[in-house]
Amino acid sequence: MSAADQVQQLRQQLEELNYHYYVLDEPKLPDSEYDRLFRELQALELSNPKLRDPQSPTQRVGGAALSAFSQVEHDQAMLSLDNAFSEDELRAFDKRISERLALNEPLEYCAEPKLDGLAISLVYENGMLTRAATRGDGRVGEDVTANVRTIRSIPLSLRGDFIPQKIEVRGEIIMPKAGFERLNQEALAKGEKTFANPRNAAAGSLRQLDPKLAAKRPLGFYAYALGAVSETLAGSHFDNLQRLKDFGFPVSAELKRVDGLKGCLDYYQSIGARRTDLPYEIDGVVYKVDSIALQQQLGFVARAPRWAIAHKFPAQEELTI
Ligand SMILES: Cc1c[n+]2nc(N)[nH]c2nc1OC(C)C
Repeated sequence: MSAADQVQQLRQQLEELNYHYYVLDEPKLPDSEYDRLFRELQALELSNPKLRDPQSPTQRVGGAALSAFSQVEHDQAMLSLDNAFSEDELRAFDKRISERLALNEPLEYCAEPKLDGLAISLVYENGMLTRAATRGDGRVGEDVTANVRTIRSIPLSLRGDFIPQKIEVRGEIIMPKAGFERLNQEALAKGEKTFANPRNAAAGSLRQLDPKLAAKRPLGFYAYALGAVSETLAGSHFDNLQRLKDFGFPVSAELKRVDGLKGCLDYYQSIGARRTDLPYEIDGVVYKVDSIALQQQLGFVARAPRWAIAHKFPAQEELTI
């Protein structure tokens, strides 16, 4: 087999291993085997420079440190979510939109945990990651592509054969609790500053101007919405997220279709009961009207969609380090 074929086969094998590890949560091989294949690909690319490719898994950690982040304008504004702090406020939300839609049966919602990280917009053109931007003020954010490329749970290129020409994916960059603890222990041991919580640690990691430093931080990602896309994928939010999963994006395993206000409240209780056992911090759950057609009928108010709401948990007592 030629070096070019070997390189191609190793790249596909590593991407498939990433997909099984981060998206299906079913590792196919032990990490040591992944690392061995990764080093084999690195060696082959070093001895065959003409085979170098920016899309290769070995090229995730880019070049030199930036002097500053450039600003980018989002194709679609990244809005925030309205909040409900009580069952009554949630009931009012459900009643308001059911009346607006003049429905006489319970609305179907898609529910998921609200991850406590930082929102990110990922743009893929011809299946390749071309830009990653923070939310910023909702209209203009910072270009953090070099740092985002170092996050192995974010695909450098989309999987599968039916790939839209252009697609924007939105989600949350998080630092899992275990990674956060480890990072703070290391900082303490080195007499460096510790982070107050995983959200700050994730934000601080993405603000590193040197991608080599960001690459050392234990960051994860979960997709939660489809942004601008060059073709319609599915008619429901739940099915859109399944398509994102097929493209290679991690989606929360807790994603669930629920029926009406009762379904939302049962979901809220069940996630609330397991909150401390989840591997990442959450500050509530999010319910979205599952039908895209109904979402479009409801539209947005000034700063947030009418068709979605975050149901927050009471703030956890501050962790003392
Ligand atoms: C701002 C936001 C934040 N979150 N978090 C989740 N889990 N879903 C979700 N959706 C959001 O906005 C959609 C309504 C697009």
